[in-house]
Amino acid sequence: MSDPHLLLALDQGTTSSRAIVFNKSGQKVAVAQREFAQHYPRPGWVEHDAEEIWATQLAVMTEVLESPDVTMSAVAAIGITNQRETLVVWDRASGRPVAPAIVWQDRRTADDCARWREAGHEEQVTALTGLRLDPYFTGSKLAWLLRETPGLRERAKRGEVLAGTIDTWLLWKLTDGAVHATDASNASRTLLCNIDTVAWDDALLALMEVPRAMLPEIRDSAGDFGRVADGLPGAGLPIAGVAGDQQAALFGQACFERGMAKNTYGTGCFLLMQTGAERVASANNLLTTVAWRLRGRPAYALEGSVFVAGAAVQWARDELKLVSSAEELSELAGSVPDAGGSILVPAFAGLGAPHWDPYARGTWMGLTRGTGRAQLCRAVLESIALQSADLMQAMMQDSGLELKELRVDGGASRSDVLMQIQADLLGCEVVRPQETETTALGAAYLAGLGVGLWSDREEIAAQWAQERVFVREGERFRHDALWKDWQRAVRRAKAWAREDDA
Ligand SMILES: Nc1ncnc2c1ncn2[C@@H]1O[C@H](COP(=O)(O)OP(=O)(O)O)[C@@H](O)[C@H]1O
Ligand SMILES: O=P(O)(O)OC[C@H](O)CO
Repeated sequence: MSDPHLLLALDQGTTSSRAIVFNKSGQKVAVAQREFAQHYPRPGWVEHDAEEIWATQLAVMTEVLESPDVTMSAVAAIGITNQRETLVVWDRASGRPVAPAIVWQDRRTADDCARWREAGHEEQVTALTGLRLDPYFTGSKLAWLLRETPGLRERAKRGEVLAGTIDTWLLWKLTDGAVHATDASNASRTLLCNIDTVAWDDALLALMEVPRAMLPEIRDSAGDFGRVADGLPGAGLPIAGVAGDQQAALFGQACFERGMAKNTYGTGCFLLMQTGAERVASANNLLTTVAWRLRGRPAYALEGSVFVAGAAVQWARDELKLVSSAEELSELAGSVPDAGGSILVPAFAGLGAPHWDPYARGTWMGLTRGTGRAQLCRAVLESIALQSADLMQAMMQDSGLELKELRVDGGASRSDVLMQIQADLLGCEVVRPQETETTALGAAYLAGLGVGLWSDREEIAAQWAQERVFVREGERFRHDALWKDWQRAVRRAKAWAREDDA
């Protein structure tokens, strides 16, 4: 029998849990996916059932391990990648969550963040974390839960309840409580982690009133995360790689050189540029984040996060019933040269980078009697590309680097029309790789490095291959005019949820 040469990636996303088995050449051998419920108990709140996340993740893992193309003995290791920032708090003894998971999109802590800002904490928090005082990040969610749940803080101090992001929750369940850990990339999204030392920071814990005893140990992104517990599918397999999904995608896109960037078009859009061992403090409202930490050495990235991207396509399909599929939306959008002057700002969950306004709300400007379905569909795709263009502009200003190429991935990167709009706006090459499941691939690569299946990153970089390159078409001034109109529309969407009618 040959040596173990397969890697199992567990990709726990915002809307679905996936398991993908890759071979040593980075090709998919087996795939399984399950969607799970999204809960919106109040305006601006978004919750998941952590037990359902675990159940769906376990189900897809079981499914791929039972696939005819996979034998357990051929699997070398497991890599975990996950929706980031989402908070789970659970009881150590029973392993049951004490509350619904508070999802990264949840805005319930907007007022808490505003209060901290008004009390003058923003500058210190940004300096320590590379992030901002925004409800997006785990820390404010944990502070909220500790405050709102009677007795929880005391139990946390006694080590009876534990906290974690989704990677930590899955690790706990997979190892049956043997491992309470996270990796450096996930930790860097919590608002509790010092970005330079990559350790929990006392000043931040004090500000958010979070007991240290409930937090996981921070480990390298590739290495020992324990083994799958007896009685579970894959029992005994080593878990050897962990990274937040956007950092995993940066790794899966082989962005190993300083200045290389990728944009993932999923529910949201996440543009990350690798900046090497040095972290670049943003002057343009981007985030600094840990890309990964290998052998104790962190690599950093600049990140721009857009909260609603592919989700706008789903909204147009499911709520507006404009189309019956994302593919149809893309086709209709491609049937017209422009959106007829209409601009959608999909600020359904506020605006992320570089605008950072939790009180912004969606708006559709410039509608006329002549605006038809195709134009509306085009405006949906343009809104995704325009938000990404804002990020890209901020990133080039921050880094001082001129981007020649943007590597793309994620569900919506399958739309040729969207990719063309993106290339038109940016003027750089937009390059789609053959393998667009780069998040899962990145987790598999990290796990493979963790168990020594690949000796170095050069071997991995050699596997990356492009499928299609999009370059700017049409006159630049038209694209620039669209971008200018977008800025005007964004200004009008801002602060909507805070203003009264007077
Ligand atoms: N052909 C397409 N054109 C435009 N958007 C698409 C297309 N296919 C998928 N999408 C969008 O991509 C998103 C799914 O991408 P995925 O990477 O699976 O997201 P996530 O990991 O955030 O759940 C959905 O929001 C969907 O609307
Ligand atoms: O689940 P995704 O792919 O939408 O990614 C979510 C991000 O990690 C949130 O920061």
